[in-house]
Amino acid sequence: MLHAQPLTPQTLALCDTTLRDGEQTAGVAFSLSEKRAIAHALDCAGVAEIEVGIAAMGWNEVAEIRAVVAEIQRAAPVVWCRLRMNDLDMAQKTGVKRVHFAAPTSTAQLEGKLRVDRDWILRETAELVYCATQRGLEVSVGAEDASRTDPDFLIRLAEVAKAAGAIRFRLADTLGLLDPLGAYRLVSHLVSKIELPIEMHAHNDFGMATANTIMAAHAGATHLSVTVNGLGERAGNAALEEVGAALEAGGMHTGIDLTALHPLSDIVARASGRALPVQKPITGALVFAHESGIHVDAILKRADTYEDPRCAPERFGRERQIVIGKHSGAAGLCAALSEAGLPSSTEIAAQLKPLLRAHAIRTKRPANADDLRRMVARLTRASAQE
Ligand SMILES: CC(=O)SCCNC(=O)CCNC(=O)[C@H](O)C(C)(C)COP(=O)(O)OP(=O)(O)OC[C@H]1O[C@@H](n2cnc3c(N)ncnc32)[C@H](O)[C@@H]1OP(=O)(O)O
Ligand SMILES: O=C(O)CCC(=O)C(=O)O
Repeated sequence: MLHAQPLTPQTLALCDTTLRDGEQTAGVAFSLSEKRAIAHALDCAGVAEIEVGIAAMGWNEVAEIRAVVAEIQRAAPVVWCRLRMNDLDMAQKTGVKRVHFAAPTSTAQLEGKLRVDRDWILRETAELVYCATQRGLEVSVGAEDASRTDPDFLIRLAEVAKAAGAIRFRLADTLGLLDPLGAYRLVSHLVSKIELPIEMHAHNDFGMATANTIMAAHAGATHLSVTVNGLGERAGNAALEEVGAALEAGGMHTGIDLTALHPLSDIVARASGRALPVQKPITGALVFAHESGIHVDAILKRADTYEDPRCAPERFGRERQIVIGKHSGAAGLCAALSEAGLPSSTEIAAQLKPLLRAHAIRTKRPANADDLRRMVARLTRASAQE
């Protein structure tokens, strides 16, 4: 029977790939100024690494990577490559000292995409990693589609990569097929067999990228691949803000400034043209909003009744909102009436409730101070006519 152990406090490196896998989101393309702003904000937020792009896309991309890297003071920039000498040559033109080679490993990828066998992958990986290290670069290797690959081949590839000089081995759940138990089992097994540090790169096709990434950390992965707002191919990748916040809540160190996540998320939402769902954990507009009467009553008495300090708004530089709507009770209503400068009592609150519920159903939005003013005026007129 498998039990995930609580993580012992240690530092986990968050490796952001918003500018690479994030920009691979169908329909997303960043301008140079947007890339620079994202890189700067990621660096300030404290990520360990920033995958800055794919140099093999051409000379313009090489020039842009150079300009983006100039924004980065603390994080290590990384250029992504296929198993191709030309990709390495182009990566070198960026001046970046860290390159990552993605090695497809599953039968579907080998036969269907590259039309090569496993020996080809091992040979190319060895040659390219060795060549890159001889050129003074630091190299990581990724197993693309690792979750559909025979684990023994992953171990063999990691051995070859290590022997050729690689510093890390990335496991990509390229199609987002793992579940948390599967992620834990796979990473635990590989951690016990592979001598390189392991990085988890999870996709979100079944909505489990964050959970899988956390379970990979529990199983011994030291590096976690993430994107801001969970951008990325198809359903996206593990979200930086979710992974960072969850690890920190669990007592892990990520080096992330939690108060930087909301502004960072906003920059990426604008640049990607992908508005953030209001309920997106940590950064969504309404994730620190409370409406239900029982919750609001309790929170006004003591905040930790429904806001644990590990996930309280101030931890992320954000503010709590009390929303007045269909489920409001007397305590929340009285507070809102006082704040709006209106007469406030439990009797008034009781009279307001039916009006408020009708308003919420009709307008599909919370009531603001003007709405409350109108409702109180209506009650006053009605009682004057009695
Ligand atoms: C899982 C992932 O996220 S992988 C990263 C995916 N990211 C991207 O594709 C974004 C950027 N890509 C591009 O701009 C282009 O695809 C380029 C510049 C890389 C290549 O463009 P093109 O030369 O026009 O090739 P095209 O995109 O049609 O096909 C990809 C080629 O790369 C090959 N390839 C794919 N992955 C790998 C790999 N890891 N190692 C070696 N070759 C690879 C394919 O087999 C194909 O080669 P072929 O043309 O000889 O059949
Ligand atoms: O970088 C890698 O190693 C894998 C590429 C990737 O983004 C993926 O497989 O999802």
